[in-house]
Amino acid sequence: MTPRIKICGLRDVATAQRLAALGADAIGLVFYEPSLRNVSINLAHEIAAAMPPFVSTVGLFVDADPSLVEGVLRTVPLDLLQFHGDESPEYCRSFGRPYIKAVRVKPGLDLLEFADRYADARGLLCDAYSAAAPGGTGERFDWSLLPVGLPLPLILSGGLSPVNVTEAVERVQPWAVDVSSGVESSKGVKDALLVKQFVAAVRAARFDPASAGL
Ligand SMILES: O=C(O)c1ccccc1NCC(=O)[C@H](O)[C@H](O)COP(=O)(O)O
Repeated sequence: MTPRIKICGLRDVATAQRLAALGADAIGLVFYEPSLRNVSINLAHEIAAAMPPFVSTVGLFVDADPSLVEGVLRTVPLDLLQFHGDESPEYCRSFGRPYIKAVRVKPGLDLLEFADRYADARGLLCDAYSAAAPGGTGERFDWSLLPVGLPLPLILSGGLSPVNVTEAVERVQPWAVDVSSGVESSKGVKDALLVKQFVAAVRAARFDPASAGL
């Protein structure tokens, strides 16, 4: 067994299907207008409906008005919500759906306390902090800031690529990895070869499920 792989920021059906065939366990759809990877509800529905069984569709939101999340949920068959902004635990659980909480890691942040606040989340997605954008920046963070004993499954994110993901998995032993920029040929355009290399690099890593708290 190796860490689960989520690829974020899909924008068309054919690419999403290709990535699923290449080994993605989950795809992420961005519902955040300022992002180049933003998708409409109709397009998201087409992509989610085209996913084969056992490949999850994750909907990503950043401090969204609840009406946006509710509108998406009415139309798009999402398996999981991903909250990537400063959403409170109460907000995250208010939709009655399984969710993961993203946190932008920087020195001084108490991740154990953060994880305790979101105890009902299905996982904690640790991403790089950037003043420029809330995510999808291609920047990595200092993995030594991750504490031992996180009470939630850890999804490692931020600046991962085919080049560094083996080292990342071996050092951090996360439940899952999440990538966007590192498998793109240009901003917002996923590259099948890079995805293939990324999946192979994750699978080549020494991974002990017991270390991932499983
Ligand atoms: O992808 C975006 O454009 C985005 C915009 C705003 C918030 C989050 C966003 N993406 C979140 C993701 O899940 C990315 O995969 C994650 O931040 C890692 O991105 P990258 O460093 O580019 O691999």
